[in-house]
Amino acid sequence: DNISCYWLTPIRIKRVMEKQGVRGPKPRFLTGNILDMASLVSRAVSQDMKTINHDIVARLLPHFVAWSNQYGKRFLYWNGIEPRLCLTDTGLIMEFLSKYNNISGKSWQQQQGSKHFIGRGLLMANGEDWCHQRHIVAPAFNGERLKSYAGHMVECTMEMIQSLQKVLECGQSEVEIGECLTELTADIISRTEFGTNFEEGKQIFHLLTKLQGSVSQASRHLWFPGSRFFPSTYNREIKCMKKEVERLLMEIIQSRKDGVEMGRSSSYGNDLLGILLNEIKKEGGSLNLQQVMDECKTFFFAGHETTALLLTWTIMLLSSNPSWQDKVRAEIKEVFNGETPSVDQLSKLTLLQMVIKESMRLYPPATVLPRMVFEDIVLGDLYIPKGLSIWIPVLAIHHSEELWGIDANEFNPERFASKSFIHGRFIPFASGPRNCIGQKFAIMEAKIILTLLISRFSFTISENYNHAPVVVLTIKPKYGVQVCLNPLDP
Ligand code: HEM
Repeated sequence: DNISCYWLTPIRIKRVMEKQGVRGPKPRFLTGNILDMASLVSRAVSQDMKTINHDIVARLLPHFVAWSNQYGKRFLYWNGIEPRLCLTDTGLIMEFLSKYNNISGKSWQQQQGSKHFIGRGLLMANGEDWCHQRHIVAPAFNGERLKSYAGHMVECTMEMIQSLQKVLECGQSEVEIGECLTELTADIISRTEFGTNFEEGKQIFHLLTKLQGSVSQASRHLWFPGSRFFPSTYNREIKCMKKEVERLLMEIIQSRKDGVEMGRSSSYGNDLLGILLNEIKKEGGSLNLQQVMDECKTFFFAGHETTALLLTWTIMLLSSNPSWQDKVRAEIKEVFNGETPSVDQLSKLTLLQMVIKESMRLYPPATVLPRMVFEDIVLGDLYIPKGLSIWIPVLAIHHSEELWGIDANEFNPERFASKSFIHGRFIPFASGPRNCIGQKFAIMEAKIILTLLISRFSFTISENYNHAPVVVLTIKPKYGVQVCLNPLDP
């Protein structure tokens, strides 16, 4: 069966796609097009950008640009032994994401890459398993629950603002805001997930961030069959860190369980972990502790870096577009007039909402979406055999002149003012039943943090800022974002 997994099926898939006119770069044995991709990317990002401009598709997805120029908008390439069909047709993408969710999902390679990191939590689960988990987790991200997290968001942001004010008082005026925001969103998710256990949570997440680094180093070799069995230093280190993360998580979970079982408390708590434990109990299911731990890790991973990057790029954009910064500040003043932002009023911040959307359009934290198809399907005029992954280049769609007009690479939040809407051209949170479950959480968090920051400081981009976006899973500023802060009277 191994032979068919590594060779026969791919040949069949290639032939089936060629018959439909879908071509692509010639794959090499086992490595597919990975080496071509790596060399195109490393050449494209070898230099920083000379000015702050947002024309970044050729820099970040040079393989997409090269192959779509040569083979057309739909092309087939090989991520090692995994064949991927690039699709940019928004109609087909929306059909795929809305209809075929139960027979598509994360590929074996993706799951293997995150096995020691976030495991089979919601983000990496497939089929029934995914459906069950999504059902259990959903209540934690709805309506009133969501609002109850706002307090943590305000509290953590105020602490960060105080430490920024201290830095300014010491005479320093420039900060690397990306690092501050990453710490802030980690703090917020830690408090939301673990409530009173948040200090322990932070310790766990610190380890998990280190683990992510090692896993991403090791997974560079994952396309090579059998690599996961190599007893490399990485693999040893990874197993060791994973054990420690899970030991710490188990301590928190066990203390919650003990609390309920010994009658000290009537529920597992109101934080994300508590909601998860309560839902599982309500369902009458016995606790699968590995799943609970995987879910805790998944929320942290999926929820903190993405939001931090959204905020970092938004601050970069506002710092280099002072007129929009002033407009947003005036709107915030009008809505809140120096008061602590309340959740119900956030929807009145229409300019801020437009800016956030424009920031996610230009710098979507998740640049590409790969989804493997587990059964043969027909998508529009395409017959797609099982075992093929659909690869959606979100970044390229967000920058497409065809979809957005000739100013596609410009920062122009105004474009989100009108309700006119091309279905499927804006997909920072994916779409359909398997979209981002945390998107309302993320937007609420972003609005609260930006409201507090923008009303207390004015930002200008520092001359030390070097514009150099790079993709390491998500789009990051290579050297951070250096901004000069000026305190304002709130
Ligand atoms: C700006 C911030 C965020 C962005 C851009 C973002 C984007 C995405 C995208 C594109 C997906 C689909 C990934 C795929 O299927 O390949 C996703 C899934 C997910 N996100 Fe987010 N996300 C953000 C914030 C959050 C937050 C704050 C949380 C939780 C607190 C979260 C939790 C999740 C989870 C659990 C999934 C998996 C859902 C499923 O497969 O059913 N995300 N996110």
